[in-house]
Amino acid sequence: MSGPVSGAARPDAHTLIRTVLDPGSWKSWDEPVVDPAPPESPYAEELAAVRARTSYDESVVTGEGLLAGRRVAVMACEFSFLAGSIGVAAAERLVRAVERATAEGLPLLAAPASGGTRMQEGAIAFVQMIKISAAVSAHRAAGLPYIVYLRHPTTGGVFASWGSLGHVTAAEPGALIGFLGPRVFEALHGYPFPPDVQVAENLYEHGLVDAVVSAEHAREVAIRALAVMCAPRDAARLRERGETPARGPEPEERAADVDAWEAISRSRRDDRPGVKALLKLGASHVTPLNGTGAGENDPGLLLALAMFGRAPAVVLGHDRRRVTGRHLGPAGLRVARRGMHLASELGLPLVTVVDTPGAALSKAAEEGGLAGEIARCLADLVMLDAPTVCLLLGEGAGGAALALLPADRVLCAQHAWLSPLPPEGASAILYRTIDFAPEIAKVQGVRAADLRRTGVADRVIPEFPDAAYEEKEFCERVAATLEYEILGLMESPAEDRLTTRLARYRHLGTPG
Ligand SMILES: CC(C)(COP(=O)(O)OP(=O)(O)OC[C@H]1O[C@@H](n2cnc3c(N)ncnc32)[C@H](O)[C@@H]1OP(=O)(O)O)[C@@H](O)C(=O)NCCC(=O)NCCSC(=O)CC(=O)O
Repeated sequence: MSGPVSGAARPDAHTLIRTVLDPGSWKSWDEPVVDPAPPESPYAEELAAVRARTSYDESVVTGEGLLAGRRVAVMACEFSFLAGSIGVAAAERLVRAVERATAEGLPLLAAPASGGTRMQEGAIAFVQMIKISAAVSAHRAAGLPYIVYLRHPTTGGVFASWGSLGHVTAAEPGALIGFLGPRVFEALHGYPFPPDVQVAENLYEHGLVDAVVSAEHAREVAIRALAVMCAPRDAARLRERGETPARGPEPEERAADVDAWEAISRSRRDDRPGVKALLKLGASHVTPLNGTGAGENDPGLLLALAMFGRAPAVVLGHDRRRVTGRHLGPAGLRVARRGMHLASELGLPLVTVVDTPGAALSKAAEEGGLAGEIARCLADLVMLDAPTVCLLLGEGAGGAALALLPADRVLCAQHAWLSPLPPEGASAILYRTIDFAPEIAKVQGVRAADLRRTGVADRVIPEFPDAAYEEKEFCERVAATLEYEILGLMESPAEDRLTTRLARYRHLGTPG
């Protein structure tokens, strides 16, 4: 693991802004500072000295610029100014910028680097965290994207407020990022803080940040993420611009009628394309997100922002090939719920991808709240105000599969299936042996054709003859179908979608 970036290497706020924004596009929003320091106090002298030494009037700069031609608001700390610490004047500047970004409907980029609350101002500075968090929350509640780039070093009340509220969060390689500064910890406790904890790469390991990237790369991350987060949601507008889907879905009559056990066997092939292949071969502008953002991760659940043709989406899906044992734990479902929340807040369509042999069955999974997480996924997803499409892509065993199912539209690949537990398990329950799995699978109605007949699925996506033999064509076919379905859903108002969705699940198995 690399150590913290050196002080000498720290770009100042304006250098960072120049690196990230389009050349020459920066416009400051900053107004003259009203100092809270009593004139001629030691603090006023300190402020005067630091202003004379740096070209900054406060520890933060705010303004707007263009990012690949898109107007964005920016707020950044200047560490050379009292360690980028936040007092009343700095907080006021930040809050005004966030409020202006909200009023003008602009995405907001934040680049903190700070020692936290300004010690010279004490308690009144400390409580500024509240107003900054409130302003950022209002900006997010308006459905506007908030992207954070944590620079070296980010600590204290900055990390614990606007530094940790991003929809997408990246961090500078090697940056010291932590709550209590290590120097302070050592002085308080008499021994050093453990090494390699408060460092960007460790935060990534723990699902606290989405990426560890240089400033140049952070520009690319923000451009890609904003392309999805700011994509037009209005189907009528897309139509006006002539942006209707290039290609409709493949007629499902072309899907061969397959035996249940054959479908299950094919779905389990190691070379069957999964959600990763779908994103690589069928999507564009893919921004992988990492973990819950709250300290948990599960490699079995992939979360990303992506475009399917002209349709923007939050994509979350079982990534079974990345995990030994390939089973999903409660943390994975919490990652999924992060994706649902993101879609809801940004009004982005959500695509869920089901491809799991089942949930993890272990002490850790039980104690981590597996059943509760399945329940909360079901509840969150079925009530989500964003348009939702579920893709049954391969295996669909048990609650971990069901947790991602209840969408507005359910698409099912020809060899995908859905079952309360793997057919071997059903056989063990009924016959105390796994030997009758093929027969059980047949009678349980688990196949794509069965799910279509019973109304669980809306559309079968054919395979010619098996996705594993035509990975690219299959992924493009699936992506085109997703685009078609998402754009279709974007046509109807959220209330209508929810009413239709709830009626659909209310009547499954009991039509009429
Ligand atoms: C951020 C750092 C890791 C950076 O270390 P460096 O070695 O690079 O820099 P440094 O320590 O020499 O700091 C540079 C200068 O900024 C000053 N400085 C640092 N943090 C400050 C702060 N919060 N308020 C006012 N001044 C501050 C230092 O005294 C020093 O001044 P000079 O140059 O004059 O010597 C460290 O400064 C640090 O640990 N700061 C405190 C972090 C922290 O625990 N914050 C919590 C605050 S309470 C809070 O935020 C609320 C909450 O926790 O919820």
